Amino acid sequence: MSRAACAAATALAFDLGASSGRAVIGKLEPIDSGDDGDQANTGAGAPGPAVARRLTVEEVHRFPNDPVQVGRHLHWDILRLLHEIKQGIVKARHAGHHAIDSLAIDSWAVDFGLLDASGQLLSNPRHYRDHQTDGLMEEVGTLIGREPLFAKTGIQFLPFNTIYQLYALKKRGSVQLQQADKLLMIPDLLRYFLTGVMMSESTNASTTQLLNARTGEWDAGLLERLQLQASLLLPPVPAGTRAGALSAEVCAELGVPAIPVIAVGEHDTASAVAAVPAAEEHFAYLSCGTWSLLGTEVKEPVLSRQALDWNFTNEGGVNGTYRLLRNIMGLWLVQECKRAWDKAGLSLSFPQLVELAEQAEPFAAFIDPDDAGFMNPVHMPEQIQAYCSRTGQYLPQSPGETIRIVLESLALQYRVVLERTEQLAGGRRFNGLHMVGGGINNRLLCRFTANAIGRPVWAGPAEGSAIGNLVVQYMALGHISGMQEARTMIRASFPPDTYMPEQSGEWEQAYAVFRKITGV
Ligand SMILES: C[C@H](O)[C@H](O)[C@@H](O)C(=O)CO
Repeated sequence: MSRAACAAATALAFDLGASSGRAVIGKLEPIDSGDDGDQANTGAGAPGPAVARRLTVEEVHRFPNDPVQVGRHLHWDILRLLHEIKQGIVKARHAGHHAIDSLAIDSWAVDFGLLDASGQLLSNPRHYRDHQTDGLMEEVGTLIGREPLFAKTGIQFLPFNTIYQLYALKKRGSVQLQQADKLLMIPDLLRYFLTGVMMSESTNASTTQLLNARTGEWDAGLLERLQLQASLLLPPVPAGTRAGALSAEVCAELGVPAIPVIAVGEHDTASAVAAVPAAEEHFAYLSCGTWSLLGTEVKEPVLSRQALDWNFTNEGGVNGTYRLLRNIMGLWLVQECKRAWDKAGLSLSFPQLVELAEQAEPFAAFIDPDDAGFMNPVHMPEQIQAYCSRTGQYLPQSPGETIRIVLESLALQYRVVLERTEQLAGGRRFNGLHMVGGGINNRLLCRFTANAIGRPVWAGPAEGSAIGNLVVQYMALGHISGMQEARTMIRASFPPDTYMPEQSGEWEQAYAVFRKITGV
């Protein structure tokens, strides 16, 4: 398709996070001649070539994604999410976007729905923080061996990976698993509800820990070892595959035309990494939200003993790349503190919490953000106190003290993971760190991160996953030629904020104490 033909290409992105979802309209439009379109200097290399178009985004719908506890188990409210997606389509049109060229969905990873042979969903998908997988990662590790499992899949050991969820179902003789004909990951499932077409998208499929990292196919040996039917899983398709259009039923219900649907980088982190506005070929990123995902893009998976020992992952990326990264507990720690305080009647907004943290004493204590106890504790502030008590440190008393300890510890953990990423990526040194995602609205965290790593942080765009989702749609529609053009266009459209490091001496000392306490 020629550039003239895409005068204003309109796409709709649904980005579902663990606590909220959003519908974002993207418009890819020509920019005035004379404007070179790439004024943003990330400090990370020479500016890219002039771009002829600019992307603008507009959030047309935002909705909560509240997990639902039923008895002892935690679920996603999948039909509510479908309803909200439909609302998003209707609202986009009410906002004046009548000609939508395509739409796509991305979400968190690892969770799935099971469908019977007639295509009916058999039960509500479980939430990855449900306790059904407690202890099973170790059991599967013994059954298969951690080394062979990592050698095959290249995926990090997280207790909630799809493989352990399936093992849990198998172990308890789940009737649903016995009846299941197909497994669809969350965005695949929602896309199927909209289109009637079943497809398995590869970036998200990689997070199951069942995909072979070298072949990009489901690992038949692993499935057999776990006695899982290979026919449950559909052959993975690359991000950017056209995946049908809204079904006749959905069009009739919503009163909309058959909008084409694309399977983008459906793992939200894959979409976020696609939106990193890097000018340099090799770069480090931090996708910052409920989770912090820090790493780099590589062309081949890194399957070394060191990568296994440091629990790095090689998740599938857009355009056949791999996301060499590590999950860090992220702003979940802050979200859960807030939830505990809200419940106790102490309602403080996120900006208020950050302000209190800014006023609190620096470096009062440190936590290992990735301590297993923080995965899903009953009361996060008490869990943080318990960690500090166990490690002989000061016990934070107030919200401000607690949040300061969390943010400083996250920033220091970013340094650990950044330096390890550099070693795993062949000993290269990154000039700075690109931060994307909603977490960059926490300016204190961006500042602390620049201080902790002793290098610049380039923050933006905050809507990383939605923007990555949009650009892959534009690539599928033929409006953007590839990732280089996409990143140049994103950089021009959403110039990042730069945070320079300061107070380096204090942070160096803090890093030494942090490492001692956390045993890094
Ligand atoms: C389960 C988590 O959602 C996943 O590991 C992480 O990569 C993610 O999707 C962050 O949004």
